[in-house]
Amino acid sequence: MNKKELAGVEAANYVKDGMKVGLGTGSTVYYTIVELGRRVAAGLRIVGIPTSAATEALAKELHIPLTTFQACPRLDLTIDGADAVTPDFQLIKGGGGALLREKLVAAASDQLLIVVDDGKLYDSFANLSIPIEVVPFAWETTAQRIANLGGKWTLREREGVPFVTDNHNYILDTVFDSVADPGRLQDVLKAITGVVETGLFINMADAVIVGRADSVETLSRADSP
Ligand SMILES: O=C(CO)[C@H](O)[C@H](O)COP(=O)(O)O
Repeated sequence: MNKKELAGVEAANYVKDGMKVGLGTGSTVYYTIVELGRRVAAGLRIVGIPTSAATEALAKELHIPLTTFQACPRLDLTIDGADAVTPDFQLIKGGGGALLREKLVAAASDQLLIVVDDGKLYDSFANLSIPIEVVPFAWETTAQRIANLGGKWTLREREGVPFVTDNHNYILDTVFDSVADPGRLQDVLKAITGVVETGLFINMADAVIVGRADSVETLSRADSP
């Protein structure tokens, strides 16, 4: 198994019969969802809420029963990937563009379990790309306000046109030379009119499963100093 697969498959062990599960987005949690599909076929009873149209399609293909927030306002556990993880369990997410739904689903969950390979572990978010989801209308003025804070942004594109999220917004991939306090940066960015959400997931992750070359390690926030 590759590193992503090791982490992704291990995460499926945390899903117990009867659970309501948030299903993340990306190439690592893909392996979790495939493993859950296998277990559902073998009799595991769960319901899921997907964090993106892509994950919804995958879950349907695997016959994982899905539910809605109307039927199920709280979830037991969400499993998702991340682009960067610091030692104090802060995250950057949104590399796949699903950050808004991912944050909504994570916020509605009792536990957030993150699956990554060991290349996603960083000491700080300085010089890393932080996705910021913005309203398309007047996005240039929103971008200017982000630049005024020192953010070097790039409008995410796909095939030469702006990438549009599942929620019909744009993404500004933004780098800051220094991120001394990610929580403060999140608050300042969210206060800008036109910013819908950021990929900074502050104090949300409860545990991180890290896939390494030949092993898998589970780091738990409860155990950290
Ligand atoms: O936040 C995400 C999508 O919006 C993904 O979870 C994140 O980009 C990690 O993806 P991958 O496991 O493919 O590296």
